[in-house]
Amino acid sequence: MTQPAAPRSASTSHPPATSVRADAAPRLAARGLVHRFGETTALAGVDVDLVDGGSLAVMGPSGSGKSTLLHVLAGILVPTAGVVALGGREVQSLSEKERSLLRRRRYGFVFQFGQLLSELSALENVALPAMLTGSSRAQAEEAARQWLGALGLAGTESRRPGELSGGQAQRVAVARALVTRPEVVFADEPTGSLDQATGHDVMRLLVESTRAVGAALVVVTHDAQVAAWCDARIDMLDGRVVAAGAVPGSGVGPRPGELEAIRATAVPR
Ligand SMILES: Nc1ncnc2c1ncn2[C@@H]1O[C@H](COP(=O)(O)OP(=O)(O)OP(=O)(O)O)[C@@H](O)[C@H]1O
Repeated sequence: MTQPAAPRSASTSHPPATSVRADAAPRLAARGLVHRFGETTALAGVDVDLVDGGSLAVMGPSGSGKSTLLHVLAGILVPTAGVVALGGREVQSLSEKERSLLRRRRYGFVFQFGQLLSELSALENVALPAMLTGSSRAQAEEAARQWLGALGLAGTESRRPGELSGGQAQRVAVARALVTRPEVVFADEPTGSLDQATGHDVMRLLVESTRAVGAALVVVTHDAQVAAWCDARIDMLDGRVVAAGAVPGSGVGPRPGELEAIRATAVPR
C-alpha cells in the first residue's frame, strides 16, 4: 500500500501531480497545459496524472485556474497548448462533437448545485445519462434505482429535485454521475452549497463510490477538509501548481455494507 507523504513544495521540474499509485498507468494524463482567455493566462504549464480509483483535489485561491484546469481536463475547453490523453489517446485534437460524446460516455460530472433537471424525478434524473448512452429505459431505471439505494436514497425515487434536501440532491447528482460507469469523474465544488456535516457525507460517498467503480476522480474545492477526502492534492496559484503531494490518512472508508451495494450497482461500460 502506498505510504502517504506530506505535501511537498513543487519546483519547476516537479513530476506531474498524481492521484497516487505511482505504479499505475494514468487513465487521464495532462502535460504542459496552457490556457489563455485573451490576455489572461489561466493555466501556465500544468502536468496532472489521474489513475483508476485515485482521487485528486485541486485547491487554490479564487482565480488561480482551478475551474479552467477541470474544464480543460474534461475536454470542455481546448487548451491553448499542451496535451490531454485519456487512456493514452490525445483528446484535445478531437472535434467538438467527438469531445461531447466522450464527455457523455466516459466522464461523469458533479457541480456545486447538482444541476438536476427540475421537472424530472430523482429516478429519471439518474436514469437519463444511461438512456443517452444506449440503455433501454427499463435498464436505465433499474440501474438508477440501485444507485439511489446504494447512496442511501431509497424512497426518494419519485421526488423532484425541489422536494429533496441539499444533501439528498447532491447524492442524486453523484448517482447520476456514476450510473454510466465513467472512467473519470469531475467535481467542481461538489459540497459548496452544503453545511459541513452534509458536505462530508457527500464527499465520503463521492470518493468511495468513484473508487468502487474504478474511476478516477478530480475535485475542485476551496475547502481543505473536503480535499482531505482525496488521495492527493495540488495547490494552484496564478495558473501553476505550486505544491503537490499525497494527503495523509485521507478518507475513513465506507460504512459496513455500503461498498458491496455500490459494487453490485451500475450498468456495464
Ligand atoms: N471565460 C473566461 N473569460 C475570460 N477570463 C476567464 C474566463 N474564465 C476564467 N477566466 C480567468 O482565468 C483565470 C482563472 O480562472 P478560474 O475560473 O479557472 O479560477 P478558479 O481558481 O477556478 O477561481 P474560483 O475559485 O473563483 O472559481 C482568472 O483570472 C479568471 O478571471
